[in-house]
Amino acid sequence: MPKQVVVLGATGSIGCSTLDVIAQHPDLYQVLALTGGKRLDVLFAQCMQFRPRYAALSDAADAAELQRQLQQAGLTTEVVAGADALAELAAHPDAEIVMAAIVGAAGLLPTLAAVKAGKTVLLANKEALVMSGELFIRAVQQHGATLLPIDSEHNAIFQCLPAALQQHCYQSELQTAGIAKILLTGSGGPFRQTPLNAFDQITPEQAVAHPNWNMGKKISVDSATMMNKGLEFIEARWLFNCGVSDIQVVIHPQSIIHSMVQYTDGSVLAQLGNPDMRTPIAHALAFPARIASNVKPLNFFEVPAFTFDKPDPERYPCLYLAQQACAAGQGATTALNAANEIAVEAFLNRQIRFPQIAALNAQVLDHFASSKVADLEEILSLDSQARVYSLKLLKDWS
Ligand SMILES: NC(=O)C1=CN([C@@H]2O[C@H](COP(=O)(O)OP(=O)(O)OC[C@H]3O[C@@H](n4cnc5c(N)ncnc54)[C@H](OP(=O)(O)O)[C@@H]3O)[C@@H](O)[C@H]2O)C=CC1
Ligand SMILES: CC(=O)[C@@H](O)[C@H](O)COP(=O)(O)O
Ligand SMILES: [Mn+2]
Repeated sequence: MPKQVVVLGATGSIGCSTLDVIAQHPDLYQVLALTGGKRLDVLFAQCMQFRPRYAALSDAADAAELQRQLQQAGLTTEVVAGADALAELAAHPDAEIVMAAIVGAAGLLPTLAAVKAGKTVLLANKEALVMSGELFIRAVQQHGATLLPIDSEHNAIFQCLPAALQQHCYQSELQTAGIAKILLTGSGGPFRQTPLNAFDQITPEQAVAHPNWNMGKKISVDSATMMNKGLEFIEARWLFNCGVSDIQVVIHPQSIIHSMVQYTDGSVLAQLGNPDMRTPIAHALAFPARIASNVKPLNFFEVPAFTFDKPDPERYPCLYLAQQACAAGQGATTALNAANEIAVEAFLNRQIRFPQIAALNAQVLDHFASSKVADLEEILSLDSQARVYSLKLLKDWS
């Protein structure tokens, strides 16, 4: 029997790559539900191809329109709307695998719902862990969910862990498995060699043009500031149960090595491949088996020479803010994530300049660095407060 899959964020970059892999294996996977935010036309086309039992959009009027179009096309798909509907689909009794690929804080509640229903959760939505890491991992343990990383670096690290540790990496001691360090690679983004005095003139179009990966706008801007690596640093801290001194960020502009694990005997294990998210998606969908992904095989006679570098704090202040927040605790990472979402949106809307993303993040982190959060309610409340504070700062700046 094919496994029943719910794809949260189906209309986005990860969602589309997931459906591409699923389409290659109709004998193994069947789509139970597809969810989008605003892109009705994309979701309509996906429903026509995969014929899910359920579909969801953010807005009720959009959902009604999609329902009308699907009925007219002869489909019986039930279309629902809103955040609660997403959580219900994520926890649907027939769902076996949930791909969590909504961008940003909006992904937290549906992803947590899948965890609490004990599903196999394929986690792309890194912001969920940044906002709630401790609580999220506790819920995975309490509800017997299976958590598999989709983020290319974390999937690479996972693949480089001993098989025994892969079963419960978020609660094991890395040191007892002979692991000395996690080497988290990052491309350095499109502005790795741009003169610092030209940063004020960077446009949204330039910032979303990642040198190696084709991704959604928010994560592309995060890659340009290296906040993406900062968020991934926090993500790794929770997924692999390690401290800030156990993770080292290494700039690798070619994005062929997706991350590495350094062992105490001197060995370094790496996972390599062409930069295409269908590889980690196929890995996690089929784990522990392997399935084809249609990704172009790596040809070592054609790959560019590998290079490595240390990140420069002046060029990438956001990376260091995230590391600082990670050391400070859950309140700090929740607030930083909220500030960054507001800052990136303001930059994409041309309200602020590129260096002001880091400036806003720094001010908000400074304000909320010692905030404590004990439960989900407090996390959501702090997220809201940090957004209000960020918007106030933006208003003061304009
Ligand atoms: N793209 C990549 O290669 C990688 C992405 N990730 C992570 O995966 C996640 C998704 O990234 P990516 O696919 O690039 O992002 P996209 O912007 O391409 O897609 C985001 C998805 O989330 C949906 N969405 C946005 N806001 C809401 C909301 N409020 N309620 C419900 N759905 C919403 C969008 O719907 P719609 O478009 O219809 O509005 C879309 O389906 C992010 O957390 C990112 O960090 C991690 C590693 C690699
Ligand atoms: C594909 C993926 O996992 C992204 O998170 C990617 O890593 C972004 O590239 P950077 O390394 O430039 O942040
Ligand atoms: Mn990544």
